[in-house]
Amino acid sequence: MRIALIAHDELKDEMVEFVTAHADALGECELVTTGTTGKRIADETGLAVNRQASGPYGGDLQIGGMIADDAIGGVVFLRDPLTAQAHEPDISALLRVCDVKDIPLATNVASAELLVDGLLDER
Ligand SMILES: O=C(CO)COP(=O)(O)O
Repeated sequence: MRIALIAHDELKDEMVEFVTAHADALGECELVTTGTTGKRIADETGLAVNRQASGPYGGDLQIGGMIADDAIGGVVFLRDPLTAQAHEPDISALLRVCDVKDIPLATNVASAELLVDGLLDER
């Protein structure tokens, strides 16, 4: 299973904590990330990641393209709801294509826990 992991700057610590807590399960998946999120995950958890561009430089769109190609099974996108992002249109496109393709999408840690549990149950 290929899982996308993305976090805005204010949520990157939470993402690293989340991945660390689920390292066994996520380690069996192929992890696709945006640039800076992936660097943090790789450096701090030791898990291998397939890093795309940084979000503001097209990484969200690259992952959105993979979703359109049916190449991603689930997305954890820890969005910062309190900070405006210059690349908001890219973020909206990524969220939209998840809905278009009916791909599980978690935008906070509580739902990310359910997503990982649910996807693991299916395996
Ligand atoms: O901006 C992002 C998602 O919209 C995340 O990008 P980075 O992981 O490169 O910080």
